[in-house]
Amino acid sequence: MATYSRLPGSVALITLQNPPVNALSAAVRQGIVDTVQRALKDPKVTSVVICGQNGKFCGGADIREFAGPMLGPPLVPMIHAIEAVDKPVAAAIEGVALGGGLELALGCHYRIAHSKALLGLPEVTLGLLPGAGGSQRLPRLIGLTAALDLITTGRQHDSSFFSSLHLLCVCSQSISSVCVSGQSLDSRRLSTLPCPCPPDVDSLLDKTMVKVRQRSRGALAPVACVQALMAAASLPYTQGMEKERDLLTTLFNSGQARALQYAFFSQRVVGKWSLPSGASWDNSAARTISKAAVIGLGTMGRGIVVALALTGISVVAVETQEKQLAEASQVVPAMLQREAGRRSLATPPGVISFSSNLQDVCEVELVIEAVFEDMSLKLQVFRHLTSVCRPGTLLCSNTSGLDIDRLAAVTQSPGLVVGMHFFAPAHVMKLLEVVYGPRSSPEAVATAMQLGKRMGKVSVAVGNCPGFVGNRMLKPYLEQANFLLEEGATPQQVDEVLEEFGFPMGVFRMSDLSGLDVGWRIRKEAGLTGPGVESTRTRQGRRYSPLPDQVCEAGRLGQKTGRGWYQYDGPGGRVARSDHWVNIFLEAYRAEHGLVARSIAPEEILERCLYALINEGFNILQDAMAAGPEDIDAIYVFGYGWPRHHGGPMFHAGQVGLGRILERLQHHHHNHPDVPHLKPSTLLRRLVAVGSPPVQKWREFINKERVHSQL
Ligand SMILES: CCCCCCC[C@H](O)CC(=O)SCCNC(=O)CCNC(=O)[C@H](O)C(C)(C)COP(=O)([O-])OP(=O)([O-])OC[C@H]1O[C@@H](n2cnc3c(N)ncnc32)[C@H](O)[C@@H]1OP(=O)([O-])[O-]
Ligand SMILES: NC(=O)c1ccc[n+]([C@@H]2O[C@H](COP(=O)([O-])OP(=O)(O)OC[C@H]3O[C@@H](n4cnc5c(N)ncnc54)[C@H](O)[C@@H]3O)[C@@H](O)[C@H]2O)c1
Repeated sequence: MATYSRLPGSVALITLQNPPVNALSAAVRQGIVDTVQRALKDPKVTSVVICGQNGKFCGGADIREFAGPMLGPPLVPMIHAIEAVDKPVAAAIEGVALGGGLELALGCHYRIAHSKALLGLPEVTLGLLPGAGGSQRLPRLIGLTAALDLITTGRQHDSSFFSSLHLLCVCSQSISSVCVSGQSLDSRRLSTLPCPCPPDVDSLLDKTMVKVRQRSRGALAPVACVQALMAAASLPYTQGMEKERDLLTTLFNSGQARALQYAFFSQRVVGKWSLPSGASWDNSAARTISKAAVIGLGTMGRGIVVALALTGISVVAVETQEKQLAEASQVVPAMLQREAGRRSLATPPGVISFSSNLQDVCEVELVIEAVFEDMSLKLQVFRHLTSVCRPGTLLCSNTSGLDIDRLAAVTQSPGLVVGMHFFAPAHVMKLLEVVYGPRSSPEAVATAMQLGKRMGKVSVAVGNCPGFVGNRMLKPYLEQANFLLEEGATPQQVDEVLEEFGFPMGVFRMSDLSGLDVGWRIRKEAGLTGPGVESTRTRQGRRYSPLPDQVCEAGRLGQKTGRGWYQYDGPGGRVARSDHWVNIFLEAYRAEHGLVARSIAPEEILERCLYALINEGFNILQDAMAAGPEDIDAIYVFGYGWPRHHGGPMFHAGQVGLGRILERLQHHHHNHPDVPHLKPSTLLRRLVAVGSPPVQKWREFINKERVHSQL
């Protein structure tokens, strides 16, 4: 709703009220229409101010309403009517003015904002465009070039940025009253202004279109945003609005908008974690960490030190190898400086001290171990830590998939051991898996979740199983990719299909980037390869592809050695080029194993890679290693480059249709009976049997099935 009051004198104050962000629900829109009418009718009122309750102007259209029928007064005519009134209307902006909120402000004749307010048009991130006149009014006010950047990226900025674009005036005190009466309104109605364009407008629009298509492969909304701005640049306002409406309608009805809106809410759902034990934010107190230590300053350790220091935490950084320590003490401060600059951080980051002595961690409150992925080494480190740290210190491991409970077992307080699984580069990537073992205390989980949040991560609580959630699902995906090579595909063919789907990198380019030795080491640890293991295509009772091991044995470890599944300009090179060596190698491999290469359709490549991964997601839900499909989807979107406009693997399964996924898995399993990952999970079968409920209902269904021991 919106409330109406008269300030002393002649100003009417309209206050939007819809906690927590004053989203423009049907009731708020109705409230605005009614209160504006009241202000117009009152002869004593000469000007109107619109503001939001609780220091927040408005978070935009109410996204929750998008799923149902549109009720209440529509937004576009409402804003148009405000712009048309003959008493000056000002938007007084505190907190946020986002999406429809900023569009409402653009319909006002004046905008005044608190210096700390945050503004932007993030609709593109929800699969939409600013469809309440934003795509037509904003460029008329700030020019086409700046509007293109803001609208196609959805980037948010503070008021000083927008004041430099003459979008608003900034004030540093709390906004309580604004008086703007007595001035002519003619030039204040943005819809009447021409759109300022640079001389090379066509080339600007073409270049932006190419850029957005490259940046967000397959995503519809960024393209529609450019098209709407083309209309703003070339058509009168009314026709531009028609174009905006048509484009919005197309987007609104697209699966991509539903996927992106689901992704918005799933990010918030996973933040409200709860464990099968019943532990959650509500009953678990998190400790505030101010001093931490990181053990092992390789790829991951360095990034973790930077992530902690950026949060203002003092860090003791420990590394046993002299050369690594010397290098890290040069590289880490530079990384920290760069990242602080990129984030425009004014406050000084936490202090870092480097050491080769594990004894130096004795005063910290939390330790993150990031040594090699080797269980015996990690056990040794945890034994040492538990003897030198103060009682009550939280001991965390950045392991990619080893058993957290085994690590906990060698410490004095197993309840204080959790996994904190960061993703490379740890100071940049948004995902953090917080792994709880059977003995991890709610306090330890809450502290790790809270710390992740402070570091700006999307933290997801996951159970303790090999590979946890993300890497456990990655295994069948990688496995299928390798089998496809055996059967006749090339790395490029597989990668192209996955990139066409929307992944920023196909599976082989991604493996080259991460380093092929990472998986090689894990397979050796699991006894799947290495000296003494027979070179067959069946290992531990199932189909196995030794291809990636043989690539490593040839000294090709990916980008770091300049050669992997592709070739690069040299060690550390970034541009992947196809490599004749790989084709010869694959031919020789097939000949050795009596395999006849066949032509494989893109659909088969996509289905086998994605559906094997999705199937493992169902197994994970069934095993209660993830609380719900939203958790899995957030992990894949934030940690593994799953295209956000496909929502996440579990959401995608729902969009494809669970019946179809089941049928295709059955088909592929029939063709490859020696691949257990293709055998449809019981949960998938159960969901199909009850009529394939929407993804939002799975959590409830799983809990019920568990109670009745059906899973
Ligand atoms: C035919 C139709 C025509 C339409 C015309 C198009 C109009 C327009 O162009 C489209 C839009 O405006 S699109 C919209 C464009 N706007 C955006 O994209 C802004 C989206 N919002 C944000 O970016 C962040 O929430 C804020 C920065 C506002 C606050 O961040 P923070 O302080 O970290 O808080 P937090 O944890 O993030 O949220 C707290 C709670 O509020 C909830 N909620 C939030 N916004 C909501 C909304 N608009 N709605 C509903 N709910 C919304 C959120 O789910 C959570 O609920 P929970 O039940 O407690 O979990
Ligand atoms: N690289 C990735 O993409 C990635 C992603 C997520 C998690 N991880 C996990 O993070 C951990 C570290 O991986 P990485 O890629 O940074 O490895 P890395 O090989 O780059 O670095 C490991 C570092 O640990 C040091 N080290 C070894 N024993 C030590 C000890 N006893 N005390 C102190 N330092 C010691 C080594 O000298 C080395 O500098 C592993 O468990 C790995 O599985 C890696």
